[in-house]
Amino acid sequence: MTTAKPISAQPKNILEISQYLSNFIEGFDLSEVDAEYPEVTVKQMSLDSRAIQSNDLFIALQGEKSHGLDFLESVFLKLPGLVISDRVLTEQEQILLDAHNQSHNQKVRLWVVADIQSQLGNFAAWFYDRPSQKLKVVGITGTNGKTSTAFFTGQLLKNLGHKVALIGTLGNGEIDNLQQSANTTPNSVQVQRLLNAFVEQGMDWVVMEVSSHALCLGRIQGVTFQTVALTQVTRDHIDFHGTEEAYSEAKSRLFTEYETQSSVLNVADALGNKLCHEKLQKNNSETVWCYSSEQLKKTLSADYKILPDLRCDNVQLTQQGIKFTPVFHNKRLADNLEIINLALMGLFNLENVLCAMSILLVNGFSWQVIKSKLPLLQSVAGRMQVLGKSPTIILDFAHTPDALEQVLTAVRSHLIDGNGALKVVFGCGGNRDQGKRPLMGAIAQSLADKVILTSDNPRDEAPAKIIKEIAAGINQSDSVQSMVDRKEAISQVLDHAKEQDIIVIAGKGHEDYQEISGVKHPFSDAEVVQDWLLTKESKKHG
Ligand SMILES: CC(=O)N[C@H]1[C@@H](OP(=O)(O)OP(=O)(O)OC[C@H]2O[C@@H](n3ccc(=O)[nH]c3=O)[C@H](O)[C@@H]2O)O[C@H](CO)[C@@H](O)[C@@H]1O[C@H](C)C(=O)N[C@@H](C)C(=O)N[C@H](CCC(=O)O)C(=O)O
Ligand SMILES: Nc1ncnc2c1ncn2[C@@H]1O[C@H](COP(=O)(O)OP(=O)(O)OP(=O)(O)O)[C@@H](O)[C@H]1O
Ligand SMILES: N[C@H](CCC[C@H](N)C(=O)O)C(=O)O
Repeated sequence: MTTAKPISAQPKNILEISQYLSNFIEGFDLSEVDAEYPEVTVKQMSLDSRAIQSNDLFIALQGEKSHGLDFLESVFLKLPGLVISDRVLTEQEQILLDAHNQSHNQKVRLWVVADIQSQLGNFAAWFYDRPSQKLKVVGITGTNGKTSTAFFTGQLLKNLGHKVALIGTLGNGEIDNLQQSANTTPNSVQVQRLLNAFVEQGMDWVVMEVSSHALCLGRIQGVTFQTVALTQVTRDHIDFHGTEEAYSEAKSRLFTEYETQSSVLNVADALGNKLCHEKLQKNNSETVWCYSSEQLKKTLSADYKILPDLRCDNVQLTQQGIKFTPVFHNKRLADNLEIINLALMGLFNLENVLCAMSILLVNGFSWQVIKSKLPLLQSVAGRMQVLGKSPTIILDFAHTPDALEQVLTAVRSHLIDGNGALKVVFGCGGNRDQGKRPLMGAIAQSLADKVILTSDNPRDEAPAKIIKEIAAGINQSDSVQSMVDRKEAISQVLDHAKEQDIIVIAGKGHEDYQEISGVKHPFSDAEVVQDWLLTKESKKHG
């Protein structure tokens, strides 16, 4: 018997919207809304004037750079069904509204709801008939590993016959057809709108990355989760959160403030371990599943004392990938001497795969069905992506101290003894955590034989200044070179590479731009490498 797919949201009329607001949002006075409610049906909701169409609801909010009301003129031209603003109109804006309403049959209704921002996710969830309750939504947070784990989870579910959508850094949509977006986790209206579209498209599962910004800014308010998962927490985004404690606290909110059936936690991570202890003590109806890629002895040390539901033994890194034996609740299964082969590079990817496996196991998928799909897992674009051999060229999105350390450590173990050198090209993003810069410089120096410092989205900062701040963490200047132009830096290191060398190009991964002073200029590390490989090939034949 097949179960009927849930239906997507019913459009709301203006009367229903005003009733919702007067019941749930402080400061919204129904009596201030004009007495006549024409039968205008509002179709979609958006915070972005560019996404508005006829009869949509435009929510105008204060942002960092502008206010939604700055785009009022273009919004009016699209004949919106309703505009809601978090502030009263200026005199000029009121003149615009009056002029529009005098010259058009379809009047634009504009309501001021000062507190709309604080309840926006709940409002959007109501507007779209709570789409997360019609889907199985998995939320993944952590400093590194969100995208990789989301893809591995999505690939496993898809290969087991499910329809899967992703929301994350690489885009939103069905797993093989992602549409790029500006944020890892979109704003709260966009999240609910996407979830509703996924219901319409007949998706079963949605795997979404939840950034720390999203948790602080309420972008996932109104989402009911099937499972929430934590990869690992290390230093990042101090520019936004202020301190490492505040950053870690933001991440923990996914596990303390949202409704979920189950939590999947990395017990080898300090925050994962703390949350695991807290949740097991509370003993509520939620299922808690712990995993770890660490040795059992370490996991059972004084600090940890939690027996992971899933861990691994016999881990080996080979040129083809990673081998391991899974261990469940400290017991191997009868046929559990088996070795699982992953065609993935880097030990941290084993941790990501354990997290993805845990998400499926906690949702009742059997080990027997999961294991047949593990060898099919593919690496994620720009994450430990091998672009060339002789020299080996690896593209990776490592842009935090921990990620850079993990990647260089993992790659080092692939260097053939005594031959070849490990060279790394990287920079640090402008307008982002300045404190990580010297830390990344020191890590690169200690793990690579040659370090080439360059630009990585300088944004509003001077690239040379960022490079200087990274170099402050390096005390041996002879193994370090600086080159502001990223293309030149990559080409130079490749030109001088020997066949046995491994070149790691870190920080930008899949990105196809270089962001300078608010403009995203087309740029791709992968393209620079492909061009270099083509030139090398044609020289060989020419
Ligand atoms: C600091 C921050 O989070 N900024 C987000 C914010 O931008 P903003 O406040 O500057 O908005 P604004 O440009 O001033 O515009 C104000 C309002 O006018 C609207 N607008 C704007 C232009 C227009 O033509 N029409 C229009 O209606 C905007 O939709 C907005 O509602 O609202 C935008 C629309 O929702 C977001 O895209 C933008 O994220 C920017 C791109 C960003 O870089 N954010 C980073 C810090 C971030 O959130 N990163 C995390 C990932 C972290 C991780 O990897 O772990 C993420 O989840 O992406
Ligand atoms: N489990 C992990 N532990 C440590 N480092 C990791 C882990 N997984 C991935 N990395 C490193 O972090 C980089 C980013 O990985 P990924 O895109 O999966 O993380 P993310 O959390 O989505 O990052 P972002 O939030 O910045 O998009 C990888 O290119 C790799 O260098
Ligand atoms: N989601 C991260 C990605 C950083 C990627 C790196 N290339 C940079 O620009 O710093 C951020 O926006 O901080």
